[in-house]
Amino acid sequence: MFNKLQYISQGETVEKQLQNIHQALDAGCNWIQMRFKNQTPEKRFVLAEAVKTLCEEYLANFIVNDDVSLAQEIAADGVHLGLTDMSISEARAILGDRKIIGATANTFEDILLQTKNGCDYIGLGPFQFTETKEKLSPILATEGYVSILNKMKSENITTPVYAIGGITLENIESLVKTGIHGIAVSGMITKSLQKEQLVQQLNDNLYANVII
Ligand SMILES: Cc1ncc(COP(=O)(O)OP(=O)(O)O)c(N)n1
Ligand SMILES: Cc1nc(C(=O)O)sc1CCOP(=O)(O)O
Ligand SMILES: [Mg+2]
Repeated sequence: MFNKLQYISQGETVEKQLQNIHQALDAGCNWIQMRFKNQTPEKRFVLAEAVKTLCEEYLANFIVNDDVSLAQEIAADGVHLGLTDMSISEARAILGDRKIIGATANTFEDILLQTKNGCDYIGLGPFQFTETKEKLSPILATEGYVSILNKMKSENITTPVYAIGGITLENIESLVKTGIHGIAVSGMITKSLQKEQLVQQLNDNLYANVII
């Protein structure tokens, strides 16, 4: 079963990214998506290699945002692809069945397409406005998640869904009730001054009703 909390990295330099990722791992995150936009391939490679080593040390999953070649080159655990990135089927043909391939969705129709093409999880968003990503799709709010998750249930689509976009601690309870599997967050963890406490609180909320 996939973890319920994903940290999506932030930082304008390799050093800042590494610092943020290291702090997230120290705080207890064990799923890292390296999101390092508008950088040279060399810098992305240097960062990816360092993140791979760190994630191995912390036994964390390491997912590369956008870049299937980089994910393959450094043998990451997987890749996350949006609606305008490489198609899920193409990525699957390159990476094979043992790698994790995540896909973005904003509507139920996106979910139908991405699951048909064989993604392993869905990042469904945005939940609300966020400054972390430009050109956001329409905001879903809690009602959007209720409607889409209900349609998934009626069509027996069981692919895990992660809510994403502007999520704060206060939103978790209502989001969990919609039937999401987990959340993917960036700013909330990057900006926190008490990351360990925050990650503990997030996991307490996300796993509140899970029977082990
Ligand atoms: C878990 C998760 N969900 C959605 C996204 C967004 O991916 P994408 O639409 O490709 O946008 P960028 O992140 O590439 O700007 C994500 N990264 N992770
Ligand atoms: C990377 C990303 N994708 C989104 C989508 O809606 O597809 S929202 C988003 C940003 C997530 O960061 P934060 O937790 O800081 O809002
Ligand atoms: Mg993308």
